[in-house]
Amino acid sequence: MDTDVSQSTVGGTVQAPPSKSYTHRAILAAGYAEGATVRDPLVSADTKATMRAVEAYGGSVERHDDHLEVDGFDGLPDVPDDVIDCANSGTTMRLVTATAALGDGLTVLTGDDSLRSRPQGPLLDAIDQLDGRAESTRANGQAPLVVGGPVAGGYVSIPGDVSSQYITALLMAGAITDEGVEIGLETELKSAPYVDITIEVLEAFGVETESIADGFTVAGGQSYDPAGGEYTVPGDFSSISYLLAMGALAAPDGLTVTGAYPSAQGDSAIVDVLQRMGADLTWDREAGEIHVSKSDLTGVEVSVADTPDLLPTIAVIGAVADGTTTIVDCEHVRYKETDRVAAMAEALSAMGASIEEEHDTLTIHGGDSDLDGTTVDGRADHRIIMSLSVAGLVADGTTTVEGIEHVDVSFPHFFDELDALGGDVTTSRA
Ligand SMILES: O=C(O)C1=C[C@@H](OP(=O)(O)O)[C@@H](O)[C@H](O)C1
Ligand SMILES: C=C(OP(=O)(O)O)C(=O)O
Repeated sequence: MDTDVSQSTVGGTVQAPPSKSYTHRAILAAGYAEGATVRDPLVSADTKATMRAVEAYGGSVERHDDHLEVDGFDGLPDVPDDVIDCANSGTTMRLVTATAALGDGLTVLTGDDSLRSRPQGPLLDAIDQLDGRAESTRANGQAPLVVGGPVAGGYVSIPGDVSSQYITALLMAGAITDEGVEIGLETELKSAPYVDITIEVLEAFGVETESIADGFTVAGGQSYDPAGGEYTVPGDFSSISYLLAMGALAAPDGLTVTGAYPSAQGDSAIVDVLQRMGADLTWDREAGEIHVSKSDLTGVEVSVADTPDLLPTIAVIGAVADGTTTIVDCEHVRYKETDRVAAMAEALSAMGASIEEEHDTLTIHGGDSDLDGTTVDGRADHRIIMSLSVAGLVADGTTTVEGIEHVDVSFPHFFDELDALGGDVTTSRA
C-alpha cells in the first residue's frame, strides 16, 4: 500500500500509543512467571511475535480490549512444536533466543528478510560461552538460528555497541538460570536506556539486577512475580516523536499529546531536542501532556548513541530547520529494519534536502530550499515510513510514501491519527 501525503496543517489532541519496548518485556516477563495481566499493551505486528513465542514455549496469551491475560510457562520453556517466526521484530528474536537457551531441547528461530539480515552473532557467542548451543544455520551470524540449553549461567563477554537487546535478553533469561549471569561489556554500551527499561520491568516483576563496572549481573534462581499480578505499559516516546514533529512543523494552532508520562525511555530526549531547536513546546510531566506548536527551528548537534530510533524523526526536523543539524554516533542505526542512516539520506535528498552521509554521522543542511513532494521508498521500515510521512506534511505538493502497511510493526493507527489530526492523507492499494 502507498500513501499520498499532501502539504497540510494539523492540530488537536492525540493519545500516545503504548510502548513497544515495555510491552515486549512485560509479555515475556509474564511468560517467565506463572502468568500476569499486562494492561494497556501495544498490540502490533512486533508484539504479536513475542506473544506467539510465549505460546510456543508453553504459555498462552489471551487478548482483551485493554489488557492481555498471559499464562506463563513458569521459567522453563517447552521445546516448541514448530519454528518460532519473529517476523520483523529484532527485540523478539533477541529476547526469545536467550529463552531458548534455558530449555533442554532445540528451538529454531527465523524472521522476515529484514530480520534475517540483522546481526545475532554476539548473542550466539554469549550463549556459547555459557555452554549452550547457538548456531546460525548459514554460519553468518544471522537467522535462522538453532538454539538449545539448558545453560546453568556464568560469565559472558559481549560487545556493547551492536545491540543492547543482547544485554536485555541475557538479563531476563539469566534470572532463571541456577547460577545467574555476569555480563562484561567489551565496548561502550549503545542504546543504554533500553537496558534501563529492562531493569525497570524486571524490578516490577520482582527480579533484581545489578550494574557493575563495565557490565551487569543478575542472580540466578529468581522468580518472576509481578506486584498485584499485573503490569501497566506506559506510552511510547519513539511513536510520540512523530506526533511532536508533526506539531513543531505543521501545527500553527498547536497539537497536544496525552499519555506522555516520564519513564526510563531514552527517546523522551525528543522533547529536549525540539526545545534546543527552538520549538514552542511544554511538557506537563504530572499530567502526561505535551503541547507543541509550529515554530521557527534552528539546527543543532544531536548524539543518537542512546536513542537510535529517533534518527529518522530528527533527520526530518533537521531538513526543515534553519542551519545545520548534525546527528552523530549513528553507526548502530544502520543495523535496524533497514540501514536507516542511508535510507533517510537517500529519501530526504530525493525530496531536495542537502545531506552528507558519513559512517557515524548524518549532516543535514536545512532551510536552504523547501522540501519537494516526490515518491519515496518506505523501505518496509515503520520508522522510515512514519518520518517521511511527517516530511510530506511540509513538502511542496504531494509526497507518496511506498509500503505503508509496515507501520503495523509499532504504531498500527498512525495514518488514522494523522488523518484525524487534519493531515491530507490518501491511502491507495498500489
Ligand atoms: O530493547 C528494545 O526494546 C529496543 C532497543 C533498541 O535496539 P538496539 O539495542 O539494538 O539499538 C531500539 O532500536 C529498538 O527499537 C528497541
Ligand atoms: C529497531 C526497532 O525494533 P526491533 O529492533 O525490535 O526490530 C525499532 O522499533 O525501531
